[in-house]
Amino acid sequence: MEGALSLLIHSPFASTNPNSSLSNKPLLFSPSSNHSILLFPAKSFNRTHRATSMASPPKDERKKAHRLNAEVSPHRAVSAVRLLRIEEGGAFADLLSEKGKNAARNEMGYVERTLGFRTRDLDDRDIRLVTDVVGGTVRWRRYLDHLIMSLCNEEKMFQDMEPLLLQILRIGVYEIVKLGMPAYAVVDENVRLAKVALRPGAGNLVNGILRKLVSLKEMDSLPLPKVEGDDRAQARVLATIHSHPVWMVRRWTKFFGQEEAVRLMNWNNSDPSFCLRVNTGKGYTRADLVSRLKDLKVAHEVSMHMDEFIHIQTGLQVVIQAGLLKEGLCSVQDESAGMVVSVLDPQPGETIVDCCAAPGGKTLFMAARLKGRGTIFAIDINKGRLRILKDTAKLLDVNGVITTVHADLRLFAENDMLKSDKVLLDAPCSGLGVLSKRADLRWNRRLEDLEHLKNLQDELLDAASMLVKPGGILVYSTCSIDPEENEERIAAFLLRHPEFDVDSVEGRVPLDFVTQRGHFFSNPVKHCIDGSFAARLIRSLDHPA
Ligand SMILES: C[S@@+](CC[C@H](N)C(=O)[O-])C[C@H]1O[C@@H](n2cnc3c(N)ncnc32)[C@H](O)[C@@H]1O
Repeated sequence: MEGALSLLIHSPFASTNPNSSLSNKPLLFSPSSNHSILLFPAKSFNRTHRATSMASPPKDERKKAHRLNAEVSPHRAVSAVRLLRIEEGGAFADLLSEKGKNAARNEMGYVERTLGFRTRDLDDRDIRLVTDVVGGTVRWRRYLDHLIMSLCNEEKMFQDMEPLLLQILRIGVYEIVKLGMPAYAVVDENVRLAKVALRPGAGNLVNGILRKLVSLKEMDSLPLPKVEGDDRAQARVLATIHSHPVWMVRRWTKFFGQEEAVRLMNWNNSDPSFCLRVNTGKGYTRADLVSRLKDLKVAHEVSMHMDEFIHIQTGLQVVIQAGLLKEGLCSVQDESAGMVVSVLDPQPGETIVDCCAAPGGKTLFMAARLKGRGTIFAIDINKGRLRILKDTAKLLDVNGVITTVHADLRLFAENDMLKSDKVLLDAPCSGLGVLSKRADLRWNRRLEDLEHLKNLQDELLDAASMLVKPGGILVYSTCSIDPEENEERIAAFLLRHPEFDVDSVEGRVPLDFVTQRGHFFSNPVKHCIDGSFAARLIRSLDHPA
């Protein structure tokens, strides 16, 4: 059932490497990444090779039982090791909670082997802290590194810093500057961790840097660069202050203007909120979910836009631990993903092809809307992710209307005679609309990815269009806010395919989400949900498929 659980908490996100099975790893607060992580934008920042040696202890080390150190703060020790793992390319995953006790034991064993001592077990508060500290430290990394580098006596000292020491410093700086935790306690705790995990000299260095930081913070004079100079220089400064890659800042400034780009970065840096979708396919109603949330004392708000959805700002962990996902009562799904399904508007009895279906967030919602009548062919190139879809469909009792197909859509469309009423292409994309939930994604993405993705999106659109019957509907969607992955792909498609026209989404989603061209677009800054896009196209009746 682990796979099912991971799907339920998944906010669908693009995969550029569809064959990777890493993407199946279940996550608690963010979808998994199947990309290697490029942590530092600049070459001189790359210390992955040293992180690897730190985080992968030699084989004989693994057998040793290590002494307990009850003095070291467990959430910091676990956070530091988890950050090392992320830096060396591990999935941005909260392994502690979602797989139960075994995963927690495994992770604590890993921490022990990496640090050379044991900490006491984590309690619930520690687990929450690990999640906050790791997510925040990853998100704010560029900004934290700027502060640390400014406080080092010389740049080389920063560049040569060993990976574990750097993680401990990042944690300390994040806790002081962003979490506002009691400064001197943070200094003491991180100094102790550095001394025990590394050596006394490392503790002294942490002490020196963090104390300097505390006094600068108290004087309200943290070393921050000024936004000045030409566009490029301003983008670099904004990228540091708001902790994003420079290329994203430049791109968003070009498309949306500097003010909007800053608002977007603020949104990406804010704590993510989540939506639950009640599983009507199993006969549950939103009232059932509301009543369970009340029992669990989880603050919630019903969606104004979609009958099946409920917002929760905090408390996702409580929902998971109470078993609401495992029972099949609800899934974690953003309202923006729900609205894409509304754009397609599945009706009982229809034949639908979901071209890039796994891990199934939208397939399962569409299946619930079919009310037991009709068929969804759920195609995906990734077998592992497709298996998750299958398992979850069973859990949610909607498997009767779903047929999974493991295939490359491009080959499938060429060889198959299937012509259906409606086709959804939820394309692999940059995921730039979901950066608030995906703390690590901003560092994984490169500008060059966009070119590759755009080509793939065009090819998949061409293939998907072959499966639409005359008079049928094709919906193209992404979880990106980038115009080149969205409107531009549709405009290019319409030039290649005069047999398709735009069918406005007006009336299918609230007016506030309808663009001038009749597409659906959710803007994270404006709508406070994930950014996503969908275009609804209709195939003319007189063009045979
Ligand atoms: C954005 S994700 C889909 C998310 C899914 N619709 C959901 O709501 O959960 C994109 C999917 O496209 C799949 N994919 C990528 N290239 C593909 C291809 N050539 N044929 C079929 N699937 C492909 C990936 O494996 C990935 O699961």
